[in-house]
Amino acid sequence: MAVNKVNEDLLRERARYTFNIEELTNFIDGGEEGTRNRREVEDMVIHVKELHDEVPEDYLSHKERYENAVKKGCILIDLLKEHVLRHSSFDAYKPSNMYRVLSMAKEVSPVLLHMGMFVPTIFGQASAEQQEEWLHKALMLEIIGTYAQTELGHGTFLRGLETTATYDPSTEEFVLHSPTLTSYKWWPGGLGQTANHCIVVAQLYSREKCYGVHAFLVQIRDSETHMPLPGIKVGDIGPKLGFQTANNGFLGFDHFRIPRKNMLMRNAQVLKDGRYVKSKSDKLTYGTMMLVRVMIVSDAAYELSRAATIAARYSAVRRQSMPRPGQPEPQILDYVTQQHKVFIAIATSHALRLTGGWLWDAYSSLTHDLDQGNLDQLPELHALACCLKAISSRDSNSLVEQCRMSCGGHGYMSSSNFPTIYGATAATVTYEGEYTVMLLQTARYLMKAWKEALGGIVLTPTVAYMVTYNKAKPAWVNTPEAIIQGFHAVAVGKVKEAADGIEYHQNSGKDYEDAWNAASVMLVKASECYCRAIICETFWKEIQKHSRSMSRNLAVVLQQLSELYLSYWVLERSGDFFQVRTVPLTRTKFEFVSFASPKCHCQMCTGFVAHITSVVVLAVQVSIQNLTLTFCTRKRNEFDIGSC
Ligand SMILES: CC(C)(COP(=O)(O)OP(=O)(O)OC[C@H]1O[C@@H](n2cnc3c(N)ncnc32)[C@H](O)[C@@H]1OP(=O)(O)O)[C@@H](O)C(=O)NCCC(=O)NCCSC(=O)CCCCCCCCCCCCCCC(=O)O
Ligand SMILES: Cc1cc2nc3c(=O)[nH]c(=O)nc-3n(C[C@H](O)[C@H](O)[C@H](O)COP(=O)(O)OP(=O)(O)OC[C@H]3O[C@@H](n4cnc5c(N)ncnc54)[C@H](O)[C@@H]3O)c2cc1C
Repeated sequence: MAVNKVNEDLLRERARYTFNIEELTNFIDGGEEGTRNRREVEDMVIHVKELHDEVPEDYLSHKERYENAVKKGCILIDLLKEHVLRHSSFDAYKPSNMYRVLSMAKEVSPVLLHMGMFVPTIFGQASAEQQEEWLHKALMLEIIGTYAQTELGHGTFLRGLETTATYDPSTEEFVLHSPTLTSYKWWPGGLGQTANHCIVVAQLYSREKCYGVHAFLVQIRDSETHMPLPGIKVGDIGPKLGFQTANNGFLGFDHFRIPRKNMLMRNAQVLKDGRYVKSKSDKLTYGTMMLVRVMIVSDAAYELSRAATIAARYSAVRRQSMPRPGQPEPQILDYVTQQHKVFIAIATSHALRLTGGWLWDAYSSLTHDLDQGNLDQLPELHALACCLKAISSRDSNSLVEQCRMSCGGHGYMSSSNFPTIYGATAATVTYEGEYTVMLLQTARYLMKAWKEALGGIVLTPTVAYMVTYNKAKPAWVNTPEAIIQGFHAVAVGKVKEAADGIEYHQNSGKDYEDAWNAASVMLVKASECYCRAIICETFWKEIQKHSRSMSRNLAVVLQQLSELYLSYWVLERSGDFFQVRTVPLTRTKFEFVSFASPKCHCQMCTGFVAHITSVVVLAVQVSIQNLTLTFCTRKRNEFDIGSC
């Protein structure tokens, strides 16, 4: 049988790298132990022949695809359990580990929601006694759950959910009911045929009063027969753009009774006599969503890294056209347009992975604070989780599509894996908080921060620069930090523009809600710019931090990727950089003087070694009173290391 020979072009490209691949691998895995763990799990999985498809899944029926996905899910979970039981160090619920195992099967697993939301909800919202009863069963998959919140009529507006949970003190039970068709739960993954339990989010009623949405753990199928229990209507919602094996389903209740103890009572409680005990914040019920939004940033990075790898490899082996008559067809990697498509995908996968790690640390610190009863960081983390989930998933999905297009017709084949990756990333833009809605949530936070900044109040870390622009002028020099400060200036400009927009509409007679709606496009833009500034700054700072402990060759390449990312987004947002003209922020004025002459020697340019990129970075001269900050123009020359 012909041995698969590695393509010579690919071998040649791989022989040219200038840094230690294992060192980069460890960096991506979060250290040598992370790489060891990952490889051990991958080695466990890669040799299981049942995980490899004889027939392309697209040729299977929906039932066969589902059964195939269930089979693979069971195999992977058994391997995961075996690994967890063998290695206490392998934290199965650290997002990358749990998700990495499940995503080793090409299809989305029908137990994704069990691992991704059902278990985390028990961790985050069940009382100690309830964890005692349910957590181990869930971790060992003795019960299989999902997270049933979205209804036919409401996905975004949670306070509008219609499913009711009415407390009956005479029997110490909650009666779950779906009063309307629009109240039917719709979308929960695994609900179609897989889950026998779920977290149900419903309006809690006790003593004739509604206390808003709360979470309940509900068994919906018989543990022996797997048939729906009496009073339960459940099934599959049908074909979708992707996620065909996620087994998304619908669920309706007909006066279905559950014990009082099945209300998740870590935060709020209903006592036996029906008295309601309020939690520190009614938003703690939304806690699982914040966790998954934080995880999605890492997920976006992971899926994009897969697509970028496919596109980079294809660009090395595909030869096409003949710019010079009689010469061999060049690798498409040598076309600058191809580099412009693929290299930003590589840079963005690193930017989102490092930002996802930074956000995960912030979330871990918040959960520690919450355990101590300290909710101070909750508003900022909610705002961060919302905008970073929105922007990371949108960037990932659009760059996955860009990678697919960079592979021509072969990118359109199912065997390229782009369709599966695209279907998965397209879902993340909508689920766990729809893109626009999430950015508007962050905008709420930014409008408050802006008011405080104008009053000179010290702000939380990610918006502190808004006050800075009201106080001492930044000492700017020509460095990537200058671009980051430029993004801060753009964010401040957009936040101010949106705030002025609301004020303008109010002054013209609109009430706040209508003024907010009229200014909402600007509010979304302000959140996008605030978020872009965070990703740019975090990427750059994380690279600087890690560079100190890595070899110089690797540090140089990662620094160039972060500079590429900064430059790419200056170019993409050059209009915003121009638009930040005179912003009457007391003493500091931003004013674009003119296009700089194409000559400058800033560190940005001389630092660029074009073997990973040749990007035109617009010449923009920004003067902040006595400071002149110059961005640079790079000629579109391959391998030009000189100044521009
Ligand atoms: C937030 C809402 C849009 C609005 O909620 P409300 O109407 O209740 O609030 P208001 O807008 O009025 O605001 C009031 C107030 O509350 C604050 N607030 C709101 N939410 C929160 C929160 N979560 N935390 C803290 N504070 C909050 C808000 O800021 C206001 O404060 P101020 O008054 O001070 O301004 C809400 O309705 C909402 O959230 N809607 C969206 C609904 C949603 O997200 N649904 C999701 C359903 S579940 C789902 O979709 C599942 C999808 C599948 C998931 C798969 C999981 C797999 C995991 C994969 C991860 C893998 C990772 C590993 C990758 C790797 O590393 O390899
Ligand atoms: C693949 C997939 C898996 C899912 N899995 C689950 C699951 O397991 N469990 C679960 O509970 N849910 C799940 N969902 C549902 C998901 O959480 C919702 O679809 C999502 O929250 C969006 O809500 P919606 O569908 O009602 O859209 P809508 O909120 O109706 O959005 C439609 C449009 O209205 C706009 N809009 C809505 N509100 C506002 C506003 N206030 N201001 C401005 N514009 C607004 C939105 O921007 C959007 O453009 C899943 C969805 C998908 C696609």
